[in-house]
Amino acid sequence: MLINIYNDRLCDWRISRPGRIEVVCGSMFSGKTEELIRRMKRAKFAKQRVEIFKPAMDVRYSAEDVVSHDQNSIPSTPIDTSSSILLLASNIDVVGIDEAQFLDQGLIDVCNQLANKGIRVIVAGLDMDFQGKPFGPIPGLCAIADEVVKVHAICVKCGALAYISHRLVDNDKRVLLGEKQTYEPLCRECYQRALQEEQ
Ligand SMILES: Nc1ncnc2c1ncn2[C@@H]1O[C@H](COP(=O)(O)OP(=O)(O)O)[C@@H](O)[C@H]1O
Ligand SMILES: Cc1cn([C@H]2C[C@H](O)[C@@H](COP(=O)(O)O)O2)c(=O)[nH]c1=O
Ligand SMILES: [Zn+2]
Repeated sequence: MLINIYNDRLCDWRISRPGRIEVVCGSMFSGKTEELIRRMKRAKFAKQRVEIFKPAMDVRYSAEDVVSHDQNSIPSTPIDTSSSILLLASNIDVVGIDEAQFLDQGLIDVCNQLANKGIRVIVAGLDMDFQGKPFGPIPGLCAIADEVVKVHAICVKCGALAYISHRLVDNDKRVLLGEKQTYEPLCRECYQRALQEEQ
């Protein structure tokens, strides 16, 4: 009897496909991409139809795949604008978006539209740029999300939880693709000290 009630509810859940927005944000090396890949792979195990998008400009490890710093990967569709997601996500249960900080502000409305249609949307991206300023559509997405998870890297100077990606090269452009040669995750104290030393 109990099992039947449980199965009925499970079926209801599958049929109604409750839409929601989940945001995974934090600094570089905090595990955002790994968490996105983990959630998308679990959705695939549950036989859900998944599609992962990433900004086409992010060609760091691969032009096509979403790849973590530990080389975990999952196939993705590169896009130039957020509106492409609406066109490409028909008949999909779960939409994943990586490096969302590089997409336009329209992404907020796109995610809302998808969730309102019953789609589960999982967005991963940097909460702040190298100067500590909120990055692209991520803050707006946090505001409308059903769930926000802030993940943390380890500060490479002191071993505390990092909160920001410190840029190691002299370049003021907001967008600068890079890895460990270009950025290091730091805690608040070590970041302040690093800025003072740079002056
Ligand atoms: N300082 C660090 N703190 C935590 N993880 C690190 C650090 N440096 C390298 N890593 C590696 O980065 C991985 C996370 O990679 P990834 O999911 O691509 O992060 P993100 O997408 O947030 O940049 C960790 O599992 C770890 O192996
Ligand atoms: C802080 C910061 C980062 N970037 C770039 C550097 C990387 O190419 C990506 C972040 O990748 P990750 O998966 O989160 O490690 O963003 C940038 O362009 N500007 C910045 O301020
Ligand atoms: Zn520190």
